Amino acid sequence: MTETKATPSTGTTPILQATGVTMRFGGLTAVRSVDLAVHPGEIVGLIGPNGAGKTTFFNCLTGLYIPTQGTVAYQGTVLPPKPHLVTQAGIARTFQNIRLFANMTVLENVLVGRHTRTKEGLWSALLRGPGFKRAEEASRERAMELLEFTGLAHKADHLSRNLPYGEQRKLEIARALASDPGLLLLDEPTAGMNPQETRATEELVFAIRDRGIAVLVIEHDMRFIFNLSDRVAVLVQGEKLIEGTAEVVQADERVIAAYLGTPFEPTPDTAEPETGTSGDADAADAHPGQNSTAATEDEQ
Ligand SMILES: Nc1ncnc2c1ncn2[C@@H]1O[C@H](COP(=O)(O)OP(=O)(O)OP(=O)(O)O)[C@@H](O)[C@H]1O
Repeated sequence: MTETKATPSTGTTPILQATGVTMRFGGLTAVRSVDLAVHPGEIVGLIGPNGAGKTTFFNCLTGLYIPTQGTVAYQGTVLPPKPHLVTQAGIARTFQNIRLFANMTVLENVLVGRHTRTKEGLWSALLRGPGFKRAEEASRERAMELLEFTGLAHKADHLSRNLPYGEQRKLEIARALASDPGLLLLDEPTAGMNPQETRATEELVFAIRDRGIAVLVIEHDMRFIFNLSDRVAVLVQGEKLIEGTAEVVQADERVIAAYLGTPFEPTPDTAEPETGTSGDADAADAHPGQNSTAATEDEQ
C-alpha cells in the first residue's frame, strides 16, 4: 500500500459535524451525546463492541432516524433528518447488510443511485425528449465510469444477484458514489470478506479518498481500520470513549479493556491463508468484541 494518511485539516469547515447526537429507543439510550467531525479528505474510523450504537449513529447521520437530541451539519449547514435530502446534500452510505436490487443488472443498480443528481422530470421522462435522452446518456456514462473505477465494468450487464459476495459489496459502493457524494459512510464494508477482498476494499477506500471524497467507516476488522483511518473514534455503550490516531486509540487502556481485550498487534502485510486454522485465528483476533453484546439486526 503506497497511500499516505491525509494531512489533518485544521481551521477548515468540517464536511460533517455531528453535535450532541443522542438516540433513545424507549428506555434504551443507544447513542448518547456524540460529537464527531469529519474534515474534507479524511478517512475516519468508527469502532466499538456489538451494540455500541455505531449503526444507530449512522442512521442518525443519514436521516433514517430523527435523533432525540443533537444536530448533524454537512459543510456547515444543519441537515433535515430526511434520507433523500441528506443524499442530495452530499452524504451517501452503504448498509451492513447488502441492499442491492437483486433482479436488476449491475449497471441499473448504479443508475438507481444517480437519481438524486438527475433533473429531468416525469413529463420529460414520459415523452423521452432530447433533454431526457441527453440526461440518460450522461447518467449512463457516469455509471460506467464508476463501474470502471470499482472494477465491475465487465459485469455491467450481469444481474446483481449473480455477482460473488465481494463484488456485490463493491457494487454497493459504486451505487453510493453515483450520487456524487462529498462524504461516504461505509457500514462494515469488509464483513464476510476473505483477506484478499478486504485488501481490495482498503485500496478502493484510499482511491475514493484520492477523488476528494471523505469517508467515515464502521468496521470490526482492526487491521483494516487502523491501517486505513486518519483518526479513529471509539463508541462504547452509546458514548464516545476516545477519538484519535490509530496509535493513540490502540494504546488507550480503556479501549483495550472495553473492546480490544488485548493490545492490538499489527501483523506484517503478507498474504494470509484463506482457510485453515491459522487464518481463522487471525480473523478472530482482528474482529474483537464481535460477540460481546447481543444486538438486534433491526434497521441495519
Ligand atoms: N430500532 C431499534 N429499536 C430499538 N433498539 C434498537 C434499534 N436499533 C438499535 N437498537 C439498539 O440500540 C443499541 C445499539 O445498536 P446498534 O445496532 O446501533 O449497535 P452497533 O454498534 O452498530 O452494533 P453492531 O456492531 O453489532 O452492528 C443496541 O442495544 C440495539 O439493540
